[in-house]
Parts: sequence; structure tokens; C-alpha cells
Amino acid sequence: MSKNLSIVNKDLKEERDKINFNVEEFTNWFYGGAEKVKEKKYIENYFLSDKDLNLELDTSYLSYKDKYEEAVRRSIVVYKKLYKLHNEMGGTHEDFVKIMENLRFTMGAINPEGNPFVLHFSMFALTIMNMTNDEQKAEWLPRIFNCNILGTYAQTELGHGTYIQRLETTATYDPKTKEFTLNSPTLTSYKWWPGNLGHTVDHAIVMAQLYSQGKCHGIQPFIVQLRDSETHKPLPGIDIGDIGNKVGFQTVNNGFLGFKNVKVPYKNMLMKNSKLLEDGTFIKPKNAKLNYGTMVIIRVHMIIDAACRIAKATTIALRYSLVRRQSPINPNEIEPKIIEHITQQNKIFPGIAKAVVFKCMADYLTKLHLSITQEGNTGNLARMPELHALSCCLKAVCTNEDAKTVEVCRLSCGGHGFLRSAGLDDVYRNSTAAQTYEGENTVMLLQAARFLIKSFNEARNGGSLTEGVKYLFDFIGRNGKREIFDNSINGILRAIQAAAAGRTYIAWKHIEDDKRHNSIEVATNLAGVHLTKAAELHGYVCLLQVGIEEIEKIIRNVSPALGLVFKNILELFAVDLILNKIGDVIQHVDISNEDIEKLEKQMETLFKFFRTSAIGVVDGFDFSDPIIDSTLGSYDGNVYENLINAARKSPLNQEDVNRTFHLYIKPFMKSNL
Ligand SMILES: CCCCCCC/C=C/C(=O)SCCNC(=O)CCNC(=O)[C@H](O)C(C)(C)COP(=O)(O)OP(=O)(O)OC[C@H]1O[C@@H](n2cnc3c(N)ncnc32)[C@H](O)[C@@H]1OP(=O)(O)O
Ligand SMILES: Cc1cc2nc3c(=O)[nH]c(=O)nc-3n(C[C@H](O)[C@H](O)[C@H](O)COP(=O)(O)OP(=O)(O)OC[C@H]3O[C@@H](n4cnc5c(N)ncnc54)[C@H](O)[C@@H]3O)c2cc1C
Repeated sequence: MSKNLSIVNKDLKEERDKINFNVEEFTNWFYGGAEKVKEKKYIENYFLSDKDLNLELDTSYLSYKDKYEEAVRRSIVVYKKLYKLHNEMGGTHEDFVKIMENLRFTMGAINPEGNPFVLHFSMFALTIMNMTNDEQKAEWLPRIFNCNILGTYAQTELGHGTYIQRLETTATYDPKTKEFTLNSPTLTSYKWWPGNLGHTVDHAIVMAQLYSQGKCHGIQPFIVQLRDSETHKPLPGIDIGDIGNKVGFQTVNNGFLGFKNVKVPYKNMLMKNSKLLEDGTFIKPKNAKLNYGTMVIIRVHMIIDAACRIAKATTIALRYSLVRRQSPINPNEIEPKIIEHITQQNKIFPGIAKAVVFKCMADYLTKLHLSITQEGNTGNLARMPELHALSCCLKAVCTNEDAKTVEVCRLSCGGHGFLRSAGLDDVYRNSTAAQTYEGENTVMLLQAARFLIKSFNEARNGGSLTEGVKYLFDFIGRNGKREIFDNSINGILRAIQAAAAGRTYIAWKHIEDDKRHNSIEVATNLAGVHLTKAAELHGYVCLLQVGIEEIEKIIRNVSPALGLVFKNILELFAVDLILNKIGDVIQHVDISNEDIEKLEKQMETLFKFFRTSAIGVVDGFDFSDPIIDSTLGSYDGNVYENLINAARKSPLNQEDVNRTFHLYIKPFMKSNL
């Protein structure tokens, strides 16, 4: 996609003239190679240039219903084109995945408040791909890929989202009719939240308690038709609708769903993991948590989403900060670009570093997921708990950081950041939604902490540990002595590891002490605050460790100039992290006041170096103007023109005098109060 052709603001141009590395080389890294960048640009342009999308229409001014209808209309324009492009490319599965991956960002620009089909192409398709036997794949996958049916993932209920073992929807098997009967026995058993459920889809994966031969066999996935394929009317026994206005995700069409004696054929229970014989005999899966697999995949994908939201928000904040001038630093000098205020650098530069390190983590986790899934396909499930713990931990840490960073970026844009046209509000809403969906973040941290405590016990007993938690051995080996701080990247990593291990120890000790008076469960609950802190610190350990390993590799493969930028970014991430976690570090590391002052000074030096590269890095994220969709963050930096043009488009500005003047204001003013 070509950059905006208008004249670039001179302050921004001056910044770009000073960039001391090859921006394109950075972009190639961010998207995984020059070929991928080409593909991304092609796909972006292919979709966004379509006039039928009518992207001129600012949907934020529409009513709730109109927003949904426009989002459906636009999505269909996109999906029709997607299939056309897919056929042109050769029609392979890989081609489809390639388009979908690139379409993720483009879709955000087309439907800024969410995609009413997102669940069909993600959780619904993934569940059918990963949890079905061969006959089921043959029956359902072609219909899903051809969009002959549209589906969602219906797990959460009014009464339970977190503790899924207690979901109340029932699926009772009758071997005589070879059917399940689905029921929602209580109000709290109604499905509540599934995306695209309200009025868009006609099928769903429904998680329900399986009853057979008079016994409950826990939650199992069923594919259920909800609406008639011609009329789209709810089928008999189905009570379905939209859950109403939300903080964000307005066009995702999250829905509710109740069942009253809904019949589902035997073949519709997804049978890759658990099995039910036709006579009703239940065969347990190798691991009961295999049915949670789709959630694990999505948590892994959420890390790159978090990285991209931060990349987008920091692009807007930085470009704006390079053209906005305010408040002279020396009273006699002209007002500087606001980025010259060091507090502004402190708001934005660490965010840019996070986007890069999260991207490294996303790549690492995607590879790990693939290798553990391949092991799983051969029947080896040994590393499933490790992947579960890591994906929960990073999903929580990265989306928490994401929401925090996006909000700081909004604040860094002052008053203008509060305008919708600044483009930060949808990013923020999506970030904060991600803190809750796919596992509420506190709950995710507690899951990771379970793994940490187990590993800690293992380490104390001289057992073996997985690579990512081996640092617990160092803590135990120090036998109560504190880690001595040294001011290098690896020194910072060891300090964060010591803090994570130390907090794990505190949590462990808390549980051990409480266990004398309480059950292990109660003791674990009472240690909850320590547990979440330990898991959070562990997440930072993983990020820094993977960041160091990946960036060292990158530096070996890029030009020296770009290598220096990556080194700078890694140090920024590390120093920002340790300064933010200094309280935890002080508790477990021998670090002096002088060391801390040195770190603070180092941060200032890092800012100075990054000052010239920062614009190159955000340009290198390569968000085109339609994708960035921001008056403050467009490539040309013509902020004030963009702001006034956007304001003029307000529906209120389409007439000189609004009718409320004659209806209410004038009579009120003339009424002699
Ligand atoms: C642009 C993007 C748009 C996206 C659209 C948004 C779509 C959103 C969709 C959704 O939100 S779908 C619904 C998601 N729901 C959740 O994430 C629910 C969160 N809850 C859970 O995941 C589970 O309930 C739980 C918290 C993991 C607990 O599960 P359970 O009660 O069954 O387990 P426990 O008895 O507590 O035992 C924990 C035990 O189990 C192991 N474990 C749990 N999950 C897994 C797994 N996936 N793989 C392997 N092992 C797992 C865990 O390690 C514990 O082991 P032990 O410590 O007991 O050894
Ligand atoms: C935008 C959005 C989209 C969604 N899309 C879907 C979808 O497509 N399909 C679907 O099935 N679901 C979906 N969900 C539901 C989502 O997965 C759940 O809301 C989420 O898992 C949290 O569960 P909950 O709502 O039950 O929260 P609760 O568990 O009720 O959380 C409330 C509070 O209790 C705390 N808490 C709960 N349990 C514990 C515990 N064990 N220890 C400590 N604290 C605890 C939490 O930390 C939180 O502070 C979506 C939700 C949102 C917001």
C-alpha cells in the first residue's frame, strides 16, 4: 500500500531524514521476510481499495443496529473477495491461511469495532479441525471452508465462564434414538458471550456436560445447528439473541443461547479426544484437558495481537509527539516537539520496545506450540501442562501490558488523544477485552502459578525442571543468599529471575505454613496475591529470556546499523522492566542505591540513542494510513488538517443550526426563568 501522497509535515520529515538504519530491513524482520511484506501489502491493497467497502463512512457515528448491519455487509464484501483471491492463488489450504493472517489487520480497519464472523474463521474452524475424527472432518470442514454453514464457539454461560467444569448445559445421550438431548436447566446455564452468536451464525460448538448411562462424563464439545439454513429462524427449542451494548466489540454480535429439549445426532459429538460408543459407553481421553485445546491455540495467537496493538498505539503516539510542539524547555527558546520532554520519551519508547519483544515471544511460542502439538499427535502429551502454563502466563502478562501501554499512549497525546479520530479508543477497547476473554487474567496467572509451585517443589526435591523454570534451581542453590546484581542484560535477567523465584518461594512458604491449619486449597487461595505476583514475574522472565535469545540471533543476521537498534531496544525493555519491578528485585537481590541510580541514568542514555531511531522503528511496523486510521498518527503527520477535516465530518456539522435550538433551547432562553 502506498504511503499517503500529501506533503509530509516538515518536523516529521526532518526526523525521517535522520534515521540511521534501513527501515525496510526492520519491516522485513517484523513480518518474517521481504516476500511476506510484499504479500501483506498486496493483500492489504487488494481489500482496502475496494470501493464497495465504503470506508469513507465513519461507522462510529452509527446506531448499534446500523453498526452491526454495516459490519456484516462489509465482511461479506471482504469474504467474497477472499474466496476470489484464494482461487486465483491456487486454492491451497496454505494460501487460505496466508490470506487470513494478513487479513487480520485489514479487517480491523474495515470493521474497527469487531468482526461479526471472527469466531467462524477462528475458534469454530479450529475446534472442528483439532477435535474431530476423520469422518467428522470430512463432513464438516468443506461446509465450514465454503461458508455453507457459519459457526461460533459457545462455552461460557451466564453463571460460569472461568470454572468450566461447572457449566450447566446438559447433553443426555439416548442409545435407542442415537441422539443427544440438549437442555439449559437453569437461567445461569444459558450460554452468554459467544461472539457472532446473536444473529450471525447458524451453528455452534456447544460445550455441555455429557450424561450417558446415568452418569455425568464432564464437558464435551458438540456441533449444534441453531438456525434454519433457509429462513435463519431459530430452530425449535432454541432461545437465542444478542447480549446488548458493551464496552467495546460492538459489532462482534456476542450472544445468548438457551436449549429446551434440542435433539442432536450421535455423530455430532466431537470424538477425537473423548469417545462415546453407540451403546452409550464413555471412553475417557488420554488427558481430560485435551478438550481445552482451542483455548490454548487462541491464547498463543493473542501474544502477536498484543504486540500489534502496542505497535499501532506507539506509532500514533510517536508520530504525534514529533509534530506537536508545546511548552519551551528553555524559556527563551521555541516550543519543542513534545518528544523532547523526557517524560514523553518515558511514556512511548518502552512501549515500542515491548512491541518488539512481544513479537519475539509470539514467534517463539508459535514454534513451541507447533512442536508440542506434533508430539501430542504421536500420543506424547508430557509437555501439555508446560504449554498451558506458559500460554496462560503470557496471555495475561502481554494483554495487561498491552492495555496499560495503549492507555499511556492515549495520555501521551493529551486532549487530542481523547478524540475517537485519534484512533486509540478502539485499540484500547480491544486490549482491555483481551484481558478478559480466553481466560480472565488473574485466573490465567493462577494457572501459571500452579505450574511454578509444582516446579518449585520438584526443584527442592532435586527433580528435573523444564528449561523455562530452571532458574528456580539457582534460587534454591543460593540457600537464602541474595543474588548479587550486575548491570548487564544477563545481570538484569538474573535479577528478575531471582525476584520471580523469591516470590514463588514466598507463595510456596505461605501455602506450606497455612496448610498446617487449612486444606491445601484454602492455603493456596490465601497465597493468591503472592501466586499472581510470582506468575507475573515469571512471565517477565520468559519475555526477557526469549527477547535476549531471539534478539541475539537477529543481530547476527541483520546489518550492523539495525543490529545496534535491536540492541538498544532490548536494553530499553530490560532496564524499563527492572526499574518497574524494583520493589520485587530489592527483596531478593543484592542491589545498591548506586546500582539503581546507574540504571536510571542508563535509561536516559538509552532514550538519547533511541531518539533518532524511534521513528524508523514505528515506520518499520508498516501500518498504512487506512490501517492506522488516526488523525494523529498518519504517515504525513498533518495532524491539525486531519483533526479539522475529521471534525467537519461530524453529523452535527452537516447543518448550521440543529433542530434542538428551535425545539428546546430557544423556548428555554425566552422563558424568563
Ligand atoms: C481478534 C480476536 C477476536 C477473538 C474473539 C474472542 C473470542 C473469545 C473466546 C472465549 O473467551 S472462549 C471461552 C474462554 N474461556 C476460558 O478461557 C475459560 C478459562 N478457564 C479455564 O481455562 C479452566 O477452567 C481453568 C482455569 C484452566 C481450570 O480448568 P479446570 O477447572 O478444568 O482445571 P483444574 O481442576 O483447576 O485443574 C487445573 C489443572 O489442569 C491443567 N490444565 C488446565 N488446562 C489445561 C490445558 N489446556 N492443557 C493442559 N493442562 C491443563 C492445569 O495445568 C492444572 O494441572 P495441575 O496443576 O492440577 O497438575
Ligand atoms: C469481549 C468478550 C468476548 C468473549 N467471547 C467469548 C466467546 O466467543 N465464547 C465464549 O464461550 N466465551 C466468550 N467470552 C467469555 C469469556 O471467556 C469469559 O468472560 C472469561 O473467561 C471470564 O470468565 P467469567 O466471565 O466467568 O469471569 P469470572 O470468573 O466471573 O470473573 C469475575 C472475577 O472473579 C475472579 N475469579 C474467578 N475465579 C477465580 C479464581 N479461581 N481465583 C481467583 N479469582 C477468580 C476473576 O479474577 C474476576 O476478577 C467472551 C468475553 C468477552 C469479555
